[in-house]
Amino acid sequence: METKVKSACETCAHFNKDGLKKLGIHTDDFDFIVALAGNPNTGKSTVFNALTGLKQHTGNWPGKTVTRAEGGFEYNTEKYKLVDLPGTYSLMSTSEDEEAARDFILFGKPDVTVIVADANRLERNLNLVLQILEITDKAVLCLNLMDEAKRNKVDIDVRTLSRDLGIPVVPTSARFNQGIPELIQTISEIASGKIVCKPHRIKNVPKNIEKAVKTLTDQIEKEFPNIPNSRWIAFRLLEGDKQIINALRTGEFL
Ligand SMILES: Nc1nc2c(ncn2[C@@H]2O[C@H](COP(=O)(O)OP(=O)(O)OP(=O)(O)O)[C@@H](O)[C@H]2O)c(=O)[nH]1
Ligand SMILES: [Mg+2]
Repeated sequence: METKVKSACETCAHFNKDGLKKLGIHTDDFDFIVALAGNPNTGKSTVFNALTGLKQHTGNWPGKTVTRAEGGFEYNTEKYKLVDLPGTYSLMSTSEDEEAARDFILFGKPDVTVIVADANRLERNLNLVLQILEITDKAVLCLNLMDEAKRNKVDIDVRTLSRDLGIPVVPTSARFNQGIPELIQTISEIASGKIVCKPHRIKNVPKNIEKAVKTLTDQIEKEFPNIPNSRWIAFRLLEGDKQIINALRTGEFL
């Protein structure tokens, strides 16, 4: 008799395989919004396709996803709307793509942000990871292209990385669907509040700046009680960020 060898995901203790339905373009009545962000060419659209069953354009050159794509999946009866953002190296809003990604993470108020990073270029990717963690505290790092990392003998201490960043880190090889069940489970646990992230934030801010930031933060929160990250916005106001000033004026944050 033939014995079927179970894949890692089938034996995974937490993932409920029968609880997953790929919803394609159907994103009506969603319970949670999930953003997919990351550097160009890290496999965001591959992750998007694995979760939604769609066929977003993927390929081996950067800048393929130019506008955001949306799709859905259902997991354990909750519906998730997934938004595939263009790849960017930073969120400084110096290009249209960066602005689109930043605006969505900030104004789209995703319940979970999945940051897809290339495990072979972790150091370079961390720049964007840390910028995203300044804006949102509900995030998971999807450490993708692990198959290539293994081939290149790149060894990453996932537990230490997760502890230092203050968010869950899930190693994946999205092209081969490896780690995707764990990623889905982690997304659902962040969305439901079962996992609480404590992301790494810039410390050692000079006293006088800290004081100004505190004053501004209090004022912002008084004016906009449900604002996503008042401290980050306070920093942008001190820098004179025109886009953020304008967003506060027009009430785009509400
Ligand atoms: N070996 C390997 N290749 C992968 C993996 N994930 C994605 N790829 C490949 O990497 C290339 C880029 O993937 P995409 O999903 O298009 O990347 P993206 O981040 O959406 O790219 P942009 O939209 O251009 O920013 C494609 O050729 C994928 O097939 C993986 O886990 N392992
Ligand atoms: Mg893409």
